[in-house]
This record gives sequence, C-alpha cells and structure tokens, in this order.
Amino acid sequence: MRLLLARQVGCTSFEDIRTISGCVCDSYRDACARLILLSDDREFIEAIDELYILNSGFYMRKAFVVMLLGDFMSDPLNVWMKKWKVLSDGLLYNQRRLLGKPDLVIYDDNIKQMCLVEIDRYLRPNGKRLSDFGCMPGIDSPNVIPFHNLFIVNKLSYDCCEMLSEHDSLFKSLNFEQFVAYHDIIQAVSNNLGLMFFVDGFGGSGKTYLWNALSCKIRSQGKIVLNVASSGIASLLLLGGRTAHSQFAHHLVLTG
Ligand SMILES: Nc1ncnc2c1ncn2[C@@H]1O[C@H](COP(=O)(O)OP(=O)(O)OP(=O)(O)O)[C@@H](O)[C@H]1O
Repeated sequence: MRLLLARQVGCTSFEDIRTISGCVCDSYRDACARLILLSDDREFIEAIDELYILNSGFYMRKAFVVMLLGDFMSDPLNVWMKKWKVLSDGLLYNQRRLLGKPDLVIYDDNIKQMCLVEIDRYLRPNGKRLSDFGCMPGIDSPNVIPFHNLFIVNKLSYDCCEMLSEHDSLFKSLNFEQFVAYHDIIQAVSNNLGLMFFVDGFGGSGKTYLWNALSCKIRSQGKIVLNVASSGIASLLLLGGRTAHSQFAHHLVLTG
C-alpha cells in the first residue's frame, strides 16, 4: 500500500488506492504488479543462496520466516518455489535419524509439506500462521506429521511411478466384472465415501488380481493400503500383503 500511496493521486478510499486504469484489483500486491512496481525478489533469492553457504536448513527456515513476517518479498510463492529445496535442507536427514532408517525415502511433495509445517511453527510465536500468507501453499493436514511414525513411513514408501506402471499393466487386462468392481471401489476411495465392499468369486476368478490392481492405483496416489489375508500363503499373493492377525496385532485365543 505504501508503494501505491506514493504513486496514486486523489484517492478517497482504500478501493481507489488499488484501482488501476478504472479496474479495481483484488489486492494491493496485484495493483503493484499491474503498475510494474514490484521487483522479482532476486535479492531475496540471492540472500538465501548466500546464507546457505554457511548455515543449516534450520537457520534457512528461520530466515525465510523473518522475510515473511517483514513482508519484504513481493511474491513469497515465487521465492518458495525457487528455494524450497534449500529451505527443506536437513529434514530428510533428521527423519532418517529419528526413525533409525538411513534409507528412508520421502518424496518431494511430502518434504515440502514438512518444511511448511516447520515454517508455520516458527511463525506462531509471532502471532502469525502460514495461512495468513495467502500466496503461500497450504498445509494439507496441520495436525498430522506422518513422518514421525515408522509404520506410516513404511506404508508410504512405495514409489508412486513404479506403482502407476504396475497398475497400468494390471488394469489393461481386467475383465468386465473386475473392471466394474474396480471402478466402484476407486470411486468410493476417491470421493472418500468410506464404503465397505464384499467381492466374491470362485477360486481363480481373479479376486487377488483385482486387489493388486486397486492397491497399485491407490498407492500410486501416495495413499496407504493395508493388504491383509487370513492365511500366510494367501497374503504372499497380495502386493505388500501380511496376515490380518500380524498386521493388526490381533490376540488369537486358541481353544480346543
Ligand atoms: N484380468 C486378468 N488378466 C490376466 N490374468 C488374470 C486376470 N485375472 C486373474 N488373472 C490370473 O488368474 C490367476 C488366478 O487369479 P487370482 O489369484 O487373482 O484368483 P483368486 O480369485 O484370487 O483365486 P483364489 O480364490 O483361489 O485365491 C492368476 O494367475 C492371475 O494372475
């Protein structure tokens, strides 16, 4: 607004300040952009690169928070998109150490989420939240940091591209009945309907094949699938399968 006040004359309302050539802009930032008053934030991108030579990711995230709080950047999203890797430095290493899993793989989208959660945490003591900066990406689930849980980490460690190609090869030979079941179940999952399905068929009719196509599809979307069977032999045919009593730690009471 300060930039606009120095430029716009005869304004009698806040709306007037962001009116450019008769058109009311949604924000002061948009108005500045239309008047080409904003820089490309190159100085902040360069500052982050310079700081990174001697500082850890933790310090970089703190520095980015200071830049956000000071409202120095004209387009924080642009800086975030260009420098998220530097800002996320150390997060994967910390998780590997925390979980004792040196080969832990966390995909870029999840690393970005973890970094945003950290940035949000540093903003809070200053009375701000990440959501106050509408131009920044949101946090999908602020109360859940799944990467602190080894079970969830393991279930999310499937390679989405590999799962998608496996799915494609299974999907193309689904028969009509498998396709109908596949379609209904995927619809329910995609729309978060929480439905229960019972798929029945004689031995060898392709139930396991269907489960595997479904599992690959859902895992390729970065979601969790728990494949369980009642016997060890059956569980071996399911991708990533386990027996139900092992997976859910059921206490079996043996009688007779
Ligand atoms: N659409 C399909 N295209 C190609 N192969 C298929 C298809 N459906 C099933 N199969 C093959 O048929 C065989 C039997 O399928 P599957 O194991 O899925 O049957 P099932 O119904 O789970 O059997 P059971 O009830 O005995 O466990 C497997 O070798 C599977 O790869």
